[in-house]
Amino acid sequence: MEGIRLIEQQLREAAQVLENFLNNADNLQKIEDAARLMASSLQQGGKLLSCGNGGSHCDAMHFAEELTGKYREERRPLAALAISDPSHISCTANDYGYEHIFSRYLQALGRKGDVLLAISTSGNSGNVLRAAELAKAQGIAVVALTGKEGGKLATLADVEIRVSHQGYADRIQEIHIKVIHILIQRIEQLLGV
Ligand SMILES: O=C(CO)[C@@H](O)[C@H](O)[C@H](O)[C@H](O)COP(=O)(O)O
Ligand SMILES: [Zn+2]
Repeated sequence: MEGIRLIEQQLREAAQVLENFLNNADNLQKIEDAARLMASSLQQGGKLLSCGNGGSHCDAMHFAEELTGKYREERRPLAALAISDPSHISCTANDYGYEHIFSRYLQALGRKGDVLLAISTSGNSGNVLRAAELAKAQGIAVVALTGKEGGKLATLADVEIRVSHQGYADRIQEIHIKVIHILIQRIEQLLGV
């Protein structure tokens, strides 16, 4: 019974966080703005780069693989890359510091007109912040998926999509992945692919 109680309570909390996010109409418009920014970059020969730590690293990879690989229906592959090469990460962390792992990769491969999807539930992870700063300096637009109060990342983003949940990161990430799937669907629609 203890187990069932925990399971039900977790699912109810997740449903409530989704409901709160959905009830803020600004959030829907921000997802639309982000999708348009991304589709327009792809249309003009740009690419989508993504980064995050821990679960958000997985989300960054999930986003990119569904664009280069497949989401729901057959279509051409779309240009997206998660910053996740372990040899790059171990070298850069070892030689320059963990804060530089994403920004250095962006320096190497980011081009004006690309879009960075920066994911951080606290909005305060140093390596994600550096990536956002470098992106801006290079003419790369920043779409941020954040949580809580948005952190410093909120101030660096062109479009910030925030899950204003004060609890644990997992609840925030559960909405992030929904946003990611909707972004992909809307990008496909905008591109007509
Ligand atoms: O997935 C989870 C928690 O759900 C963790 O791995 C979590 O992503 C890590 O603690 C991250 O380092 C948190 O970073 P951030 O979201 O604050 O940028
Ligand atoms: Zn998926």
